Order: sequence, then structure tokens, then C-alpha cells
Amino acid sequence: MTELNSPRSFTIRVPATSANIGPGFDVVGLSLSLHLTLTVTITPAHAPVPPQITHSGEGADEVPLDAYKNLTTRVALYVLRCHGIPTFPSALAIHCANEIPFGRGLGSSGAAVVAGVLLGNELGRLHLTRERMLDFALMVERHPDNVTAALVGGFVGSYLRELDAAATEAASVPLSEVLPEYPPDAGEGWGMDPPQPPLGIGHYVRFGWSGSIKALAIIPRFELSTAKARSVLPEQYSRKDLVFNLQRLAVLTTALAQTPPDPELIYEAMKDRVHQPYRKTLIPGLPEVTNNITPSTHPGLLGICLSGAGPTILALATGGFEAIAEDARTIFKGHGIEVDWKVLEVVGGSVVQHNQ
Ligand SMILES: Nc1ncnc2c1ncn2[C@@H]1O[C@H](COP(=O)(O)OP(=O)(O)O)[C@@H](O)[C@H]1O
Ligand SMILES: N[C@@H](CCOP(=O)(O)O)C(=O)O
Repeated sequence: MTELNSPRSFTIRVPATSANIGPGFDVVGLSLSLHLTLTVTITPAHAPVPPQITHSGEGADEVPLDAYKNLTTRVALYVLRCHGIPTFPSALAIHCANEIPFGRGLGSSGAAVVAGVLLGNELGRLHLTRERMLDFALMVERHPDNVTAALVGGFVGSYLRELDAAATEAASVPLSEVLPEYPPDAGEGWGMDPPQPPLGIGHYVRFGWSGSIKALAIIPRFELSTAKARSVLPEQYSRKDLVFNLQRLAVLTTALAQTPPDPELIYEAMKDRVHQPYRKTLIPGLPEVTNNITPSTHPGLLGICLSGAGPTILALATGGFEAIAEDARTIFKGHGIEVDWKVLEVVGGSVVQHNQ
């Protein structure tokens, strides 16, 4: 029996994330207390069988269960192929228990990608460093905010290193080449080596976080794909708008670590001119919610913004959660949109636990 097929069981737990936090578009992310949990079992097998995937919780009615279509297993296979391992183990069963709603701006795809990298690393016993795992995640999810926070946990800022020409080309291959949606040809294998990630693409730092701050997620009952919400953004920005965001982001990263947090400072520092103004066409009610719910009308509120690409609204607060959420509900209802809401904690990053 090869190392790959030796029987074992392990669990992978990856948190949800809220990216941007207002002015930090594609830069900052926060890991939150909703999780994607994979329970992975490899049993003895005499002949190869396709991986068995089961999924419960969020996304159960839409997620593909074919290992060549499912995002998590496609990413795992990419990591394995980059290390000369062309297939999954012979008898692999994966149960995905998911608390992260799909397409709501809470980092479900980032969590699926990070889970896939961790899965590939464990299946192939590759012993990748966290930095190298981030490189693999960034070959798939090409903005660093969600995947970095999901991997390392907490309130995190990240940047992509400027790559030289060869590395830029290696990192810009189409996603279809990184994650082909088909099994290898019988007898002939894949035919092409997968594109290897350049070394050290992503770099990050963890900021402080005041323990008194919780994250209220107000989650509209409709999906908005991140790709669609990125397609409405302009290619260029005015100096005025860029300076507006930079000033606020510089203040915000320290303001959220201060105890007690200062609502006046944070409310203004969570404003944005780079993505939210363009996304309001896709999220009816967004400007009303962010303009009308303020620390003076809602004691306990610190700041309010779009979570990731939306449509979820993220309110950072030390209390008064119900009043904030119910008033946001009323505004969204006026636009014919129902919402759910949850008070979430800021949590640590991804964890792998070996069960036997
Ligand atoms: N646990 C998961 N397993 C497989 N695919 C997933 C999982 N979570 C998310 N996805 C894929 O990612 C898509 C949502 O990604 P995206 O549009 O970026 O929204 P989000 O803001 O939730 O990350 C889903 O429609 C699904 O295709
Ligand atoms: N910076 C990205 C973040 C997308 O986050 P998601 O949770 O909506 O996938 C963006 O704003 O496009």
C-alpha cells in the first residue's frame, strides 16, 4: 500500500471571512465564527473508486459532489499534481459540514480553496509551510484578503509581491489550466504539467483586535457572485478617492485594536470610495443602511460596511446588536429583501486535526 492510500482520518476546519472592512478593498480580512469542516477518511481498498463527497449545511442544494467539479477537491488535486501525485487516494471519503452561506460576501469560496490546499497537503503528506500553502491558495483565489485571513486567522492585512515577468506569467495562467474540470485520460494521464505557483506570492501581517468588538453579519437572502460584484468596478480611480481610502485604512487598522474602541473614529474610518459606491446597484438598500445606522442613532455601533463583495452587511459593535440588525432589516424590507442576522466572534485560522 502506498503512503497516499494508507488508511487514516483527519478533520480540517476553516473559518468564514469578511474582507475589505470598508476602505481595505483586496487588502484586509477578518476571520469569523462560522466554519467549513471537512471530515476526511481513507479506508483500505483493493481497487480505486472515485472519491465520495457528502455535504451538509449551507450550499447543500447546489454544491457539486463530483470530485472534478467540487472546488475544494479540485484545489486539493491541483496541489497533489504539482507534487507529482496524479490522483486522489483509492478509497477517499470527505464529508463537508458547512456553516458559511454561498455567495454572500462571507468568504465561502476562500474557505473552500483554503480547505482544498490543506486537504491536498494532508493527502499527499507534503508538509508545506503556511507561506507555501498561501501561494497555492492565491493561484486560485487571486485576491489575498479572504484566503489569508481564513488560513492564518484574526484581523489580517496582506499584499501580493510584485513578481518578475516569468513569475507573473506563471501566476496569470487561466483558472481552467490550474483546475481542470475533468479526470485524467485513462492510460495517458493529464498530458500537461500543472502551472506551479511562484514562491512567496502573498505576504501578511496580523493587526491587533479589541476583544470587546463583535461582528454582526446582516445577511440578505440572495446570492451575489464575487465575480459579478467585481465586474462593476472601474479600472481607474481618482487621486481624491484613493487618498480618501488610504487615510481611513491607516487609521482603522490601529483603531480596531484600541480598548475601549472609539465609535466616532471607527465609523468614519470604515467609509469607502473604491468598491461600495459601485456595488450599490447590485445591493438595493446598501447606502441607506450604511448612512442611516450610525453610532449616534445606535449606541454600541462602531462602524458599518459591505462584507466582502456583498450582499452581507458587516456591523462592528460592542452591543446593541438587535436594534442595528432589526433597523437594517426594515430598510432592506423596503426594497423587498429579507435578511437573516448573526452575531459572530473573531476567531483563529484554519486547523487540521488527526483522528487516528
Ligand atoms: N464549501 C464549498 N465547497 C465547494 N464549493 C464552494 C464551497 N463554498 C463555496 N463554493 C463555491 O464558491 C461559490 C461562491 O463564491 P463567491 O461568489 O466568491 O462568493 P463568497 O462571497 O461566498 O465567497 C459557490 O457558488 C460555490 O461554487
Ligand atoms: N476584496 C474582494 C473580497 C471578496 O470577498 P467575498 O467574501 O465576497 O468572496 C472583493 O471585494 O471583491
